[in-house]
Amino acid sequence: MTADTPPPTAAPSWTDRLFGGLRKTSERLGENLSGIVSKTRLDDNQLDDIEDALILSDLGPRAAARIRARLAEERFERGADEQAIKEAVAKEIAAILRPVARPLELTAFPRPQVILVIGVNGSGKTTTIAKLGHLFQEQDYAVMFAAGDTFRAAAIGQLGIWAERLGVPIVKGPEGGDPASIVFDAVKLATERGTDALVVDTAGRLHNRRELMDELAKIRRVLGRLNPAAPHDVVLVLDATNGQNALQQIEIFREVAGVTGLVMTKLDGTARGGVLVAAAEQFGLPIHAIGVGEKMDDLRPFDPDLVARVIAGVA
Ligand SMILES: Nc1nc2c(ncn2[C@@H]2O[C@H](COP(=O)(O)OP(=O)(O)OP(=O)(O)O)[C@@H](O)[C@H]2O)c(=O)[nH]1
Repeated sequence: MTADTPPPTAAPSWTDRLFGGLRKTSERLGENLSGIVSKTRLDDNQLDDIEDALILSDLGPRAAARIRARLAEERFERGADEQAIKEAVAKEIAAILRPVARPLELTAFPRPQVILVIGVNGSGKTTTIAKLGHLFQEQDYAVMFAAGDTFRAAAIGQLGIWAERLGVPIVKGPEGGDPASIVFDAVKLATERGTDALVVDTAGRLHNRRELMDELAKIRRVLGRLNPAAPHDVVLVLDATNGQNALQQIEIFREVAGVTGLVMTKLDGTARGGVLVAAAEQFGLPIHAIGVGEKMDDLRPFDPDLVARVIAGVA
């Protein structure tokens, strides 16, 4: 390289992108915690202020109370500046997130591992399926998609576009077709081909719980005939911009679909990322990954310590 050749611009690392994506969330809690400085040990009013700041930042009353209680034990005998308080909050958030951080690993034998992906329309389900496919491909796994959301032609089309882009085979049927029969065909084909992961899209008709429940129950019955262990995963995709509504969705889908893990998307477009902590505290369901953008690489396994620091606003 000659002296006047400009240095190659390094692509921002995932950590940078995560900080960038979660900037709004990070600023929200940072702002809410700002000004809480103590020259002596934290008093009850200051602890109340911290608890309020956490609730205002969507961490939910349970997590907020838990963090308050831990800080009350610590008390910072010699006083605390804003940074020390944020560090302590980050530590407590990490303690809540660590037990639920679990990447989606392909461990099922015989193959394929069948992953049902559920969630309301617009939550980022289709994009997440594509991103998961990409993550698996990066690990040299063979992936297949099944277009089980036959309710809307657009959903089938969109998944088809992603499948083509990624070079992932897709099993699909006509709009209005029977999702269970598509899933049946897909499992058969994936078994014959030795595919590692079969990722199944489903319809997100939350407003009609009965239909959704019947449809998922039928998919489960059909799957069970081919492989009693399937589906191995039932992954609920949630849109973080929905804030506390996302928690209600977990409640409902857990009841109708037996959710085994979560993916939280759109954390880049919202200050409401604290809802991740509320979800972890309230439900204890595994969080597999988070989405911080629309690109293929914008879904990464969930790193609890890093995310805790970003949410608490400590870089
Ligand atoms: N900013 C951002 N946008 C996202 C993310 N994940 C998905 N999206 C966008 O959200 C929109 C909805 O995503 P889809 O994947 O189509 O959502 P869906 O749940 O399948 O919705 P339907 O196709 O309507 O069923 C799209 O414009 C995506 O590009 C994310 O992590 N960040």
